[in-house]
Amino acid sequence: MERKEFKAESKRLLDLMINSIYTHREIFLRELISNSSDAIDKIYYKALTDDNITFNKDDYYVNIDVDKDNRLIKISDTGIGMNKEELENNLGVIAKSGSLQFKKDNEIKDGHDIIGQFGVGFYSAFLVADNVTVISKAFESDTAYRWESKGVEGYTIEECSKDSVGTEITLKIKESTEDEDFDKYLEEYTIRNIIKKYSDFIRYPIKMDVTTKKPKEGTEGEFEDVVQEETINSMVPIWRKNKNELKDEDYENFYAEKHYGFDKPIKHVHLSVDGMIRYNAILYIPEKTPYDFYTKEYQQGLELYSSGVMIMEKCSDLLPDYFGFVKGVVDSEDLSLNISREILQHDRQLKSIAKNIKNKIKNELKNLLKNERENYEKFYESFGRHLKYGVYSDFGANKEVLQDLLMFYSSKEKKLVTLDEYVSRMPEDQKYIYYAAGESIDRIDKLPQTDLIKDKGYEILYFTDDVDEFAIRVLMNYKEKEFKSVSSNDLGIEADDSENPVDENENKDLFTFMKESLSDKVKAVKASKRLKKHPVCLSNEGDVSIEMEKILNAMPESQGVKADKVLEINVNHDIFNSLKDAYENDKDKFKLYTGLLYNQALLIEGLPIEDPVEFTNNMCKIMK
Ligand SMILES: Nc1ncnc2c1ncn2[C@@H]1O[C@H](COP(=O)(O)OP(=O)(O)OP(=O)(O)O)[C@@H](O)[C@H]1O
Repeated sequence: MERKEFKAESKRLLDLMINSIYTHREIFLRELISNSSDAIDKIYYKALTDDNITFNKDDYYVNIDVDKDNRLIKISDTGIGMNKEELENNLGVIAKSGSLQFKKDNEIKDGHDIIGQFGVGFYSAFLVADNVTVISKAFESDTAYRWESKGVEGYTIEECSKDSVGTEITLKIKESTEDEDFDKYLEEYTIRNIIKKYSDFIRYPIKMDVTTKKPKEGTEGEFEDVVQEETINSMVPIWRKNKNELKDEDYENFYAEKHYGFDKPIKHVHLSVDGMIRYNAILYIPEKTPYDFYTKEYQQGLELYSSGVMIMEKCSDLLPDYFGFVKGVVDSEDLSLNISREILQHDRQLKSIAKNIKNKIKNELKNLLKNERENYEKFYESFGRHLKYGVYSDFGANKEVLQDLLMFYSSKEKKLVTLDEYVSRMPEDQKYIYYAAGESIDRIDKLPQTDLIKDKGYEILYFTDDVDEFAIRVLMNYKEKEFKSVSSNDLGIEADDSENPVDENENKDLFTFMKESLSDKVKAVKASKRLKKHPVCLSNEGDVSIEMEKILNAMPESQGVKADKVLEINVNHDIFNSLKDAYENDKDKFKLYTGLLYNQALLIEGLPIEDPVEFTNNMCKIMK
């Protein structure tokens, strides 16, 4: 028996390999199964050009045997096998890929199904094994060879016997240590799961003996273990199947199988792109918000496959954050993988796929909005808030993509409407898109600030999500129409006050006195042009609205931001006569009234009253 040492570089590399390239030990099986699949593919490619070879699909498969008692896992295939030279070159020289060479030698340009390219995957066997034996008989060869290695020390090669062409790799699994559990790799269940996770779409059957409990014949209530060979992998991924052959149900089953969510997806998109970068994808728009969606734990991303082998469970770079709710898979043959297949080398291809996916999702949502309104509203109920965050984040960089997907409740339509619908029915004399922010639709409905706008017959959009007003500030305008809060000081409306004209210069002293008695609680007190039925309301000057003040102050590290509030008084309301009377005859009463009106305005806005006890005492004073 010849004993050979790994070449010096190989020794270092092997050490590196075992200890640092891969982060998950379980990928050893992915690598060895991928090698077997490549070996079968090579026969397949040979058969394509050589009429003497017939490729009978049933004869080609991978077999996994687990021998728990002897701590052995055997991966055998009926692939092309290796002769002595190939065993030496491919397994004795690290970073030499026979598969890459095969592609070159055979000028296989579209041989993307061949997975191997770096010449290192095989050595990942040493992540879990302390001894690896390879028995191989090459295609068209009479002799078989056994290659054996315990790791860095080197390997031995000797002739042996093997009946059929192909390769058998036997791993002697390491003993478990305090820190690491290796025993689990001897569990049928673990092995099956690893195969499903990484190698489900390998094109050839991966067979394995599976133990199931079955009722024992001739007994009642007794069960026995029955061992049966099963094909573990699904082989043809759904995304490679013809769309016309698939029903909605198939897509829904895949969604459930992959545990993308407990809901039924609202929409799926099946893409087969054959451009500069080829890829297949299935994307899902879920119906319900995952329970952890708005938490740090939620990980967005699509499952990424390369030639049917799973590379990444959640590739976040494939989705923009604002479409982070989308689930699904992408499979591309054109990705530049890095050596561990855990990360990608160049992100150029990935970026191009991501851009394409972003546009597809956007168009799909637009179509949903246009053609399946009810479904879109269901989707919007779950993820509308997320889209609005998308508008707000990154300084509005994505507002163009998202603005047409937004919806808000309309005062007129009493349902969700889009900005486009709002703008298209704006009367000619209406300058702004009006909105009112508040806790709920009911509360906003009753806001006195909306009186004038409603009187004019203008529509108001109701903002009930925290993020709404912030997003709109970033959006600034839609189709050249600016957004305007109903609480804003200047509504851009000429009030029709012909019946009860409001002269802003009248009662100036009274308002100045009111302002002084409220000191810095308000910026100004003035006669209102917007109030119709209510005696009082707050409006605001400047950039921070009252609603924003509420939201910002509810945040954990609030800086005590304040809106510049203006107390507006309805001079045509009966109350104003009492106010005037008190101003002329009883200044203490006037101050009492001022305080009450201010607190009423706070209550209407849903703002806290600074001193509720004083407020109720003052009410009692008046009732006396
Ligand atoms: N089961 C097998 N049957 C036939 N040849 C094999 C088998 N396993 C490995 N080989 C040969 O050994 C070479 C090295 O395998 P290894 O897994 O280290 O690298 P690779 O598959 O070429 O590339 P990668 O590191 O990208 O997986 C392969 O290219 C192939 O030529």
